[in-house]
Amino acid sequence: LLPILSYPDPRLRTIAKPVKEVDDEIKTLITDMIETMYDAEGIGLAASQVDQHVQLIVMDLSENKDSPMVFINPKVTPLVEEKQPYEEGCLSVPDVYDKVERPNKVRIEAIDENGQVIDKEVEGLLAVCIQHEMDHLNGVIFVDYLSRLKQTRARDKVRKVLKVREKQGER
Ligand SMILES: O=C(O)C[C@@H](Cc1ccccc1)[C@H](O)SCc1ccccc1
Ligand SMILES: [Zn+2]
Repeated sequence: LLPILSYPDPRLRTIAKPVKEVDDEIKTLITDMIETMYDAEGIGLAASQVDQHVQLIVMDLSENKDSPMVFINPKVTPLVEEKQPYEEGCLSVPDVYDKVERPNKVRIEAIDENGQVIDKEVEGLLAVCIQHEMDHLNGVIFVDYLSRLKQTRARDKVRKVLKVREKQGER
């Protein structure tokens, strides 16, 4: 399992670099990120969150948690002007949930773990999640869209959750 950075860790603000070659190191990182995502009960995870600053996202929106998706060097283009609110959470900001408005339909261009081109239009939760993960690769966290007051509350909440986890000796 890989340790997940917690807000407001400045490393989460690092801009991820493109992946040059899908070599064994990247393939190992992909496997480790998928395992870490499942363990943390997330439906998405960006490499930035595990302090690996490359343009790599893993996601799994399936019921049985058995169909992970891998996006390398992803590019996301909104397909609609109108934005919709969605109650977002983040593995790097545990126990904080709040509404964020995003375009509900986007085009994803990327390559997968086999170097195959991905070019598809998605909407709904998949569109929300890929935009949330893309933000991570650009050093943006969903709390950045909230008010200053909510950002302060989020910082306090994360501090408390991390203390409890330390006591439980979790992970
Ligand atoms: O990037 C992350 O931290 C994982 C995020 C992905 C996500 C954020 C907002 C909306 C959808 C997905 C979440 O922690 S995964 C937990 C979760 C699961 C179902 C719905 C919302 C959040
Ligand atoms: Zn997140």
